[in-house]
Amino acid sequence: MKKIKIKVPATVANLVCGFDILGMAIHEPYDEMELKLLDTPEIIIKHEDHFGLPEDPSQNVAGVVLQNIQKHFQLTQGFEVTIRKHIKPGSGLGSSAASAAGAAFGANALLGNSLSDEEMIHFAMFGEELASGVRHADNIAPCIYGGITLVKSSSPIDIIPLSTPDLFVVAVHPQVEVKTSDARQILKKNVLLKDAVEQWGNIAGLVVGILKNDIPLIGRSLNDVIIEPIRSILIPKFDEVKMKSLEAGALGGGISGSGPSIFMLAEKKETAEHIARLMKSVYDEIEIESFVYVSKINPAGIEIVEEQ
Ligand SMILES: Nc1ncnc2c1ncn2[C@@H]1O[C@H](COP(=O)(O)OP(=O)(O)OP(=O)(O)O)[C@@H](O)[C@H]1O
Ligand SMILES: N[C@@H](CCO)C(=O)O
Repeated sequence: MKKIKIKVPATVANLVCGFDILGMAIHEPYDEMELKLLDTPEIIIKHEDHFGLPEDPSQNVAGVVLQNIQKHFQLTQGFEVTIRKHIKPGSGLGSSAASAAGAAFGANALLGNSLSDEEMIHFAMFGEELASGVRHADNIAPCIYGGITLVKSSSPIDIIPLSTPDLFVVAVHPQVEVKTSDARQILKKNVLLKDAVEQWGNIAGLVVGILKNDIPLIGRSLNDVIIEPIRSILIPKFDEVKMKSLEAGALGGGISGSGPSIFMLAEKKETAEHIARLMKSVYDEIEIESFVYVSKINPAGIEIVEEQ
């Protein structure tokens, strides 16, 4: 095979209480990527979108992933990657992870599928390191595995795929940029033991709720006493969006990844669509443009569209 076209989904990292360890893939939005194997060793990055992302491979997350694969396997071949990005960079919807995971997945397919899922995650994390300064796998893992994943450990890589509850996901992306690197820098380095105990209870409750498909347990576990109180100040109208969504019947939700997107889970489509309208109206009132996605959890992750 010389060429592959893939659809790479957006992801919601943290799932409120599981900072750096929980994440889920969603159906909308998604990036389109095409990777070609070259006979010569260059790595060429092309963007068919308007985000102005770097095309220098060492500055693009897809590029650094491919450089690391090339170096590790001492390849004489190179790659050409064309990215049509729909997941806005800095949105908190896993834009950098999509390019990183897509590059690892595409290269693996072009090289005969010799990498394990863990190896793809290993290489994709070089992209996250470029974007945020940290090798975290909570966006990459659900992109590659699909559904909801638990990063039991990122060194050594130990990923536990959980199940996929039949829930709607509503995400609003207000057009303010929050870089993951900045949103990490403001976090406290130490936490109080009483807060850690509460957070452990929420994470355990959420994982059990997902595995047992216990929807009320999922809802009452979606609480974050450590990260959200600090990061939410970076997101205009966060408290109002959350309060109105919960009043409208959301199971729960919070900051998507490092923000500024906010996500909510809902059992019914009508509830999800109502929450979407409420979210948009909050930002319309203060004249901040926003995009709203009503989606579902994506059990498949990256999808192959065409291979030659
Ligand atoms: N191919 C790429 N796709 C997206 N971002 C890229 C890419 N290459 C380099 N970047 C850089 O990565 C940064 C965006 O990553 P960041 O992690 O901040 O946002 P995000 O992926 O939307 O957020 P989150 O990880 O919270 O979901 C920007 O500085 C952008 O220039
Ligand atoms: N877990 C990461 C996800 C964002 O990429 C964070 O919250 O910083």
